[in-house]
Amino acid sequence: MKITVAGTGYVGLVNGVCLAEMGHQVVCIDTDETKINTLQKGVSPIYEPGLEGLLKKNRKTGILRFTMNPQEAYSNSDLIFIAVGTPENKDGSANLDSVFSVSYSIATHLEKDVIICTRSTVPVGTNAKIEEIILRLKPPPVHVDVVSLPEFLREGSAIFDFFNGDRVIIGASSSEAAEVLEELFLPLSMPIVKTDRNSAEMIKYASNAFLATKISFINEIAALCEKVNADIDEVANGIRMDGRIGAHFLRAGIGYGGSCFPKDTKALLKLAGNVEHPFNLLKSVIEVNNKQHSLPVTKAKMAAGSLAGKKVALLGLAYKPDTDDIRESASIRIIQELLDEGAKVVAYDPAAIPNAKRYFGDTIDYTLDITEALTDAETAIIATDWDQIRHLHPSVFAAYMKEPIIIDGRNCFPLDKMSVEPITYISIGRPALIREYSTIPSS
Ligand SMILES: NC(=O)c1ccc[n+]([C@@H]2O[C@H](COP(=O)([O-])OP(=O)(O)OC[C@H]3O[C@@H](n4cnc5c(N)ncnc54)[C@H](O)[C@@H]3O)[C@@H](O)[C@H]2O)c1
Ligand SMILES: O=c1ccn([C@@H]2O[C@H](COP(=O)(O)OP(=O)(O)O[C@H]3O[C@H](CO)[C@@H](O)[C@H](O)[C@H]3O)[C@@H](O)[C@H]2O)c(=O)[nH]1
Repeated sequence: MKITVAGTGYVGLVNGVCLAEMGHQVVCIDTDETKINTLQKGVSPIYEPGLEGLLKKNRKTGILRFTMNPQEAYSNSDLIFIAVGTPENKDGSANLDSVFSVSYSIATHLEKDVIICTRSTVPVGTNAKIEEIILRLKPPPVHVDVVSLPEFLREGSAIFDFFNGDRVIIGASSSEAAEVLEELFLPLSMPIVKTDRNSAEMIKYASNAFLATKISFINEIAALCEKVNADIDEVANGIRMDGRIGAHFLRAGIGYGGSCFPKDTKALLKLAGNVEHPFNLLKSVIEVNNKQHSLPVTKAKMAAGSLAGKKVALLGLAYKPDTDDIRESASIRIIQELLDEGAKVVAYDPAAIPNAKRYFGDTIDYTLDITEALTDAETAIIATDWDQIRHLHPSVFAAYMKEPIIIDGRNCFPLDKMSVEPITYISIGRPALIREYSTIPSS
């Protein structure tokens, strides 16, 4: 099939590359000239494992192309995937400007019948609005179907998720359009659910909100564990064995970040407010997560006293491992709070430094070498569970730091291994290992 993907961000680029890998003729369009120039050279503008290899391979054969020209992209396709951003408005609602602007552009360039699939995460009713715009502006003989096709990939494992997802949700008002998409995804052998458009749109928000709820729930249990001297790792292990609860999303830590959970939970809350439903549970999930982002600096101050003038090593900038994405990363709040305390911050991250530099400029230092970050630091804060951090030998902290205080926001190390080291080690929801240092005033 001839497929156009509008938007070459984390979702659009992964979809474009993977659809080409499946053998479809794909053209990806974006309004960002720098991105398109980079992609036309076979270089991925984002860090995503496996992406650049598939991009290079499929671009070389000509099956995958990149353009800024809407005529080239929209006039002659069988399917158009909308994968533009839906960021957060100031009031928490989803900003649909890009979705609507791409819809206008599609409508005014159509020359043949087409199915338009919305991959972007959009509030219930948005696909109906897209359809309204397109039907109003399209040339009369052209037939258009608009389908909700929510995307469930995770950054860091996006290629794997595209080919091995848990399900494909097809929200269509036409059974013919649904069948075309069912056929498209058939080779991937995933369960396919055909439903109405509103339900498909809600499935996406409900999935993200449910996962966010699990995280905030386990983080609240972790806070209780700290107060009653229990260990959240033991507790999570015990509860995840109950198949009704499920094994995943029970890792306590400094909260969820990224370009999805924070904005999608707020957009769902806003949607609930619009229909006068007070979604108090979701409101609490968001509040708990906000509190989690501030835990590392609160804990660091409790252990170290003042942080003013002290070197703090921040290990991890990305909101999760295997991505360069720092959108809504807990590390953003941590850095802001550390700077407010007058600390000197040296941040390590294997992929996200370029994005962090755009955000923080030279207000902090950056390094690709963990030991350089740790050298002579008084405090280390672990914000991302990159393998490079999790696989550090526990002795590395005492070897490089001054009177080490480690605040582990992702519970990367087993307590028994850290307890034999000459360090203070404070994690989330587990007993703190405190070592008395002569220079730190007791509070
Ligand atoms: N990032 C994820 O892991 C993920 C997963 C599932 C769903 N989603 C959803 O998918 C959507 C896209 O997310 P993302 O992270 O890929 O966003 P992104 O910000 O990385 O990329 C969006 C791209 O769209 C381009 N764009 C904007 N207006 C355009 C237009 N009129 N025509 C063509 N291109 C245009 C931008 O230049 C940008 O490159 C969002 O709705 C998001 O909630 C994201
Ligand atoms: O037990 C857990 C699991 C995750 N997280 C945090 O939650 C955030 C999100 O993690 P994850 O879901 O793995 O990453 P995303 O790439 O943001 O993917 C989510 O958001 C996407 C965008 O909507 C969806 O497509 C995916 O299905 C959904 O998992 C990260 O900050 C993680 O550190 C925890 O704190 N504890």
